[in-house]
Amino acid sequence: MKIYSRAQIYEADKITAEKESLPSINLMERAGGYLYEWVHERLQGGKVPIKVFCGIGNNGGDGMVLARYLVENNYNVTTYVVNYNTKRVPDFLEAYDRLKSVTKNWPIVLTEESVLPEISPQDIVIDAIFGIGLNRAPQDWVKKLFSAINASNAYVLSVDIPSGMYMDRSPEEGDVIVLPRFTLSFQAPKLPFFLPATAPFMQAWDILDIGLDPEYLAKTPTDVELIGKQEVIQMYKSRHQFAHKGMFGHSLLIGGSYGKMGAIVLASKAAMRAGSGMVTAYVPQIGVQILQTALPEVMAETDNFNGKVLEEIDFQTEANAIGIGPGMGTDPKTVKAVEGFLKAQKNPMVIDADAINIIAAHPALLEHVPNLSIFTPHLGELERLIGTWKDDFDRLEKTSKFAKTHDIIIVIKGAHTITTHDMKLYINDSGNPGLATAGSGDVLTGVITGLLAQGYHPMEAALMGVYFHGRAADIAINQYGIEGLMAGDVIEFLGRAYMDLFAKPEEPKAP
Ligand SMILES: NC(=O)C1=CN([C@@H]2O[C@H](COP(=O)(O)OP(=O)(O)OC[C@H]3O[C@@H](n4cnc5c(N)ncnc54)[C@H](O)[C@@H]3O)[C@@H](O)[C@H]2O)[C@@H](O)CC1
Ligand SMILES: [K+]
Repeated sequence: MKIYSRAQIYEADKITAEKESLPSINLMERAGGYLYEWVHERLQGGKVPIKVFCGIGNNGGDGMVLARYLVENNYNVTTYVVNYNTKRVPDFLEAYDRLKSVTKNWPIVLTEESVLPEISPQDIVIDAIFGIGLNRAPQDWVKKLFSAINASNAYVLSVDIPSGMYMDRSPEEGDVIVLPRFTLSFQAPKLPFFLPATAPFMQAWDILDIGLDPEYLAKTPTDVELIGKQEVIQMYKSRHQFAHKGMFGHSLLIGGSYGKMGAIVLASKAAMRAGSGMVTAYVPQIGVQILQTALPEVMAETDNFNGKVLEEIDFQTEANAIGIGPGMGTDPKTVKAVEGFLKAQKNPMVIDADAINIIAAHPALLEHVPNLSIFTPHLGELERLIGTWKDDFDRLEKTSKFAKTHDIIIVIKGAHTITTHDMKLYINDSGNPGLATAGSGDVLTGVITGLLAQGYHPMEAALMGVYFHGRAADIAINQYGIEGLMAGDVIEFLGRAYMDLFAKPEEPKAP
């Protein structure tokens, strides 16, 4: 699903009004009408006090239209104009007049001088104060209103985006954002819904299709995309009935060290379950027995030394795809081995964990990393690789530039894992907090390597791998719970994640 920028949403707005030869207020009427339907479906005429807070831009206009419908349908409504600016926009004013024409209870205008209204836990609050147009810090009294809404314990419904949330930067010291119980966003989700500093405000949300011009939406390329089941189905290649293991590639997982063999065991097993025809693990000698005992399906190769870490990376396996890093450590001997290894590689591979740390500490090695290789850092590893950042948006910009410069793919692991290549961002839609557990990154490396070995393009392998990993965890928590989930469980549910692509009815989604 495409995620449009603010400029693209405004453009879509404009083009829709032009094409339909309708004044733009009609689009606002439509948006407000859909908001009303959503509320009415749930309240069914119930007399709960509803407090509609409207700004003086188009978001406020949407709120005014909703308020008018509520009034017309005899709901118990009080409407407020949060008069944070003298420049009330024309469509807001029109919606304001239309509301005033249907009731004697005109909206209460709030200004800096006003005493803020009492909000009780029994109220329903509609937050239509700021939409995507917020471009500077609101005045203190407006922030106080946000805080009062948040402190009230009322049920808060935000229109389009929680007020106070910016489209292009994370909250800073002193910022206040409305914390809604639910957000109804128009037409498509917005980027901040998925970023660590702002996602916690999006406890529950849905999209309202307000009928923006489908042609514009379809033909406009976006810098950001949400990757879910529909996108993964497009990439998936089914196997014909008489397939044999030689057709599905040989994965080679390189890593492991004394005390950290589990990481490479997990990665190897995950590659197998992701569908790799064969898997070999290249590990230090002390790891061979562990590996072969844990995974009879996986072959082992080892270096010619007898140490606790890899001292050489020299293998016979003719691998279709390589994943390197899990449990490998950063011993100077291993660093040397990785250096030699990288210089000999031509094909895209998966680079994880200590392999990332080694490259971060020796940036000259980047030059030897094959194009389209997939880096899978968590935030700590990413920072070592690209340096520090100011906020979530800055991190995305710096990471995509870094990936572009080196022609690599970077998978930024997190609550919403974001993959970047060629200045585009792909946000993963599966997964749950159960994945914040030891070894889950090793599993991801195995899955992506396994997909790469099966002949998927590196971008497909990265996006599908991240999706299946999250989806397997979503299905697994129905059995283990979020706290109980272990990385190994995710591997056991990978098969179900594949089956779920075409399953009807769908496996239940994570809460
Ligand atoms: N295509 C769509 O998605 C549609 C969007 N509509 C609504 O329009 C909204 C965007 O409307 P606007 O662009 O008018 O923006 P907002 O309604 O978010 O209003 C903010 C207005 O105040 C100004 N402003 C920004 N920060 C301020 C601050 N800190 N203090 C004082 N003034 C500030 C801005 O210049 C802007 O005019 C969307 O969020 C949505 O609710 C709907 O009307 C229907 C169609
Ligand atoms: K809002």
